[in-house]
Amino acid sequence: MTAHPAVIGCIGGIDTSGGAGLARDAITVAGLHGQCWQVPTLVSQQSHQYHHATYALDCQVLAQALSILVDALPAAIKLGAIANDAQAQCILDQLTAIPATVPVIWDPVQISSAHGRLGQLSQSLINTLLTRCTLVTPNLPELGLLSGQSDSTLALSWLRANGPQYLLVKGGHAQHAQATDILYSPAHTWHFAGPRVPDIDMRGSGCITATAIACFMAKGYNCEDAVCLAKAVLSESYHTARPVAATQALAPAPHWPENADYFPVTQRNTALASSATGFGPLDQPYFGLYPVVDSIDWLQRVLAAGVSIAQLRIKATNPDILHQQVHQAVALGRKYQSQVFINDHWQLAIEAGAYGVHLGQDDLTTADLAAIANARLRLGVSTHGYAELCRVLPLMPSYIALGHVYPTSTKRMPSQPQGPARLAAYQALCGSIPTVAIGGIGPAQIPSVRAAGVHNVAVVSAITRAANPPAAIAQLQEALANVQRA
Ligand SMILES: Cc1ncc(COP(=O)(O)OP(=O)(O)O)c(N)n1
Ligand SMILES: Cc1nc(C(=O)O)sc1CCOP(=O)(O)O
Ligand SMILES: [Mg+2]
Repeated sequence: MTAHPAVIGCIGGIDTSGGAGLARDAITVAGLHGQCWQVPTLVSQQSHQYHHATYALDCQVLAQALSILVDALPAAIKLGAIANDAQAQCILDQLTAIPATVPVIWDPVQISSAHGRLGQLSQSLINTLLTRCTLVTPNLPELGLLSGQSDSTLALSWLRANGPQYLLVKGGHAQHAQATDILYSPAHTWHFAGPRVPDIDMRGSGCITATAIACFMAKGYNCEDAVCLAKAVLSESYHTARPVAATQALAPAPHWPENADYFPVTQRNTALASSATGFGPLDQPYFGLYPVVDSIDWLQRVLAAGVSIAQLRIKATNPDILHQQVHQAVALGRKYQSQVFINDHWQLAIEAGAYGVHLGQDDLTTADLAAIANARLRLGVSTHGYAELCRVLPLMPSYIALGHVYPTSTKRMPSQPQGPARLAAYQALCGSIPTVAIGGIGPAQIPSVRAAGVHNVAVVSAITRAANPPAAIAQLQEALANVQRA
């Protein structure tokens, strides 16, 4: 029996042409394996090119229809066009009946893509509605309408100060070669860039984006990963849309995004320095067991057990001792002819002539990637989801770590465990770049990691907290050999 699809609640306008609004929302939800209910706020009489009239639903009828909120509690809500203040207040009142944890994604459309006005909200109702939203997704003109500021810099700072936790400013209206959407989150500013498809005026692109984000958040993706996936959906929609009128095009129903060509290139806060020379390839791209250890003593023990790759991961220590340990690690790697990576300390790794360095997402911002590439060191990087993965794929690192797959007690993780299904999806996006799974992996998890298409596993506690570490290494090697044979 298959799991129940996630329920998305869609509240917005009916576009009589079917290009946008609730019809587009329903097509999007169905394509992304969800199920939706729909509550209309208005009927917008329009063709693909022309908007004729808007008829707002009576608030009493709207309130009645919104009782579906408790009858079929949604996993996420997508809000679209709202005709007037009374409707906005009615929606707000009804939303109090459901847990505050249900994400609300508002596409604040007030002008349709067939060029007609759908609604008019006062600043005070906009402000109140924003307090119940998790994410609001204005394009550049809507940024001004939402904030009441015509200057886009002022509009942006107003929305960041007064808006919801997440703000996605869509760049579709800007005339650049890349269509870049910018997500302002509490921790970071993410850029999602995809090639602009020239000469296509696709109907319902805002509906597709916000509804797809709602679908992905309903399935438990965090906001940046949901936006990344939605951008891939939108990009594929643009590439497969068919003309329906003079300049207008309609996208087919989307499907779950898997094609790497449609995923955006992401940037977190600042652009990463791209390296002219690239990073050295691994000598053994199928390296199997990858112990990650925190001392020279442990490194010696795992290398003596015959692993072809290992990592020295030392967090806090005196700089002189660290210097000595990194040099010792490099010497041990040479002695055992093993690929020894140094975690974090990239300057020391370059100085000591290490085989490679492993960097996390935060380290990537501060490390001199060109210096690492020029020194011909290999580079391994950590990722924890789509947005981070799309940030590092253009670097073509020597390997990409996909974590954390299962719950781990070795490190306090800010993200949720990914699980083997997501692991398979990330693996597919990595193409020819070697990958390694990390987080909560022992012999019992190796078959599902391999079934996800990942050949290599990085482990900490399965070795360092084992009662008999040499036996644990042998057991892990045996489990890997069994799945490679199968
Ligand atoms: C193989 C591998 N994968 C992931 C990590 C984690 O690296 P990072 O995100 O930099 O976190 P710290 O290890 O520095 O805490 C890793 N070390 N190795
Ligand atoms: C150091 C580390 N990095 C992770 C990531 O996901 O980036 S998970 C992790 C800890 C892995 O330890 P164990 O094998 O004991 O679960
Ligand atoms: Mg690190």
